[in-house]
Amino acid sequence: MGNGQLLAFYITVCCIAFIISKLIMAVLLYRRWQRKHKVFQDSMSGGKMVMFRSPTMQYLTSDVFLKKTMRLTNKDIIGSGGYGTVYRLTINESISFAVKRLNRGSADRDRGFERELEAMGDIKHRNIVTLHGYYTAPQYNLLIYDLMPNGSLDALLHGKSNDRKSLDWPSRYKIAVGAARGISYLHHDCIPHIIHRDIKSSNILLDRNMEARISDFGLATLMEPDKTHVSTFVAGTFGYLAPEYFDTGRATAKGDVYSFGVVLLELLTGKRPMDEAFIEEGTKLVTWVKAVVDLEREEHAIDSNLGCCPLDEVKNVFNIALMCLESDPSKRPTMDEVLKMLEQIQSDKLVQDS
Ligand SMILES: Nc1ncnc2c1ncn2[C@@H]1O[C@H](COP(=O)(O)OP(=O)(O)OP(=O)(O)O)[C@@H](O)[C@H]1O
Repeated sequence: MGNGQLLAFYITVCCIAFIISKLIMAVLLYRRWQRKHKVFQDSMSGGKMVMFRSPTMQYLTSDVFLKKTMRLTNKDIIGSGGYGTVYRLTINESISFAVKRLNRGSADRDRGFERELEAMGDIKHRNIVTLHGYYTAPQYNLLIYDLMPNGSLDALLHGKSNDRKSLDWPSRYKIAVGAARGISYLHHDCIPHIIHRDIKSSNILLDRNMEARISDFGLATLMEPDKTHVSTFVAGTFGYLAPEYFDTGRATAKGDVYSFGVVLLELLTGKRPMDEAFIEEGTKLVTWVKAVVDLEREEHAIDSNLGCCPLDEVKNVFNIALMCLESDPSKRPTMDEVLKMLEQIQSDKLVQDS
């Protein structure tokens, strides 16, 4: 064999080895994906259901799940928001889910949409609502979440009288810390880092132990909100949006910190950020609280439903909220600094009590 032929032989062998190694990698990746997901293709509706494997889902088959999902009716509705309607899906006495039906169809959705959902399904944290799977069909999409039996913080603080619960100080403090931990996880521990873009009290849900769980993360980037959703500007909700957002339209982690500051004020004052009384007086919750704290009159701003509470702890939380609400984003703390400051309040208390 001449030198030229030998070279051609080696090149051919290398090319074949390269192609085979790529094929093996593709098969392994596909096997790994299959281990993580159960997929069910429904020929009737033309849709595809993907369920992420988890301890909760392991005893459920996707066809049973799909049948139950298809039978959801108006009486199963829990509520609705800018992205769609949320239903309660009861599998049996002990297992229920929240199914969010997204308003717009999937005709304009591609693999990018599914990849985003799969990334959302990988996020497991005790302060984040778990996404268990999704269903995508030409007419609509469904997202399957953990059902949060105690509803949203918004409903607990400001809802109709039967939804409202009087939350004492320890419960409010625990919700603040839990929500801060969830957001901090999205900002600092997820790779790539995630900006929520719509932190507000209705996106903080409460599990059976009244532990806060952040919901709707990723939705703002996943889809444009429904045009009929009056509270939404580009992404986010009036009353919670950081001032710089109106100039730049750019969502940032510091924008989430600002929105979290507004949630802290809701917990402290029991008032909505766009309370009608404020609008009548041409002010808003943030401006009003800043004025009250400047005058060192925090006790006048505290929610009257809070009852007896430790004033030093409450004042500390007011101060943390105001740091989050700095107009200059660079002066706001990061979310893990906010979490540390909130946790410090509890540590100081334990030291005092011992
Ligand atoms: N996983 C869940 N468990 C229990 N209730 C939920 C769950 N997800 C949403 N809900 C409830 O369903 C209702 C609608 O929620 P949704 O997230 O669609 O809208 P929203 O947060 O109120 O508004 P927006 O769409 O502007 O974020 C809310 O009352 C919320 O408390």
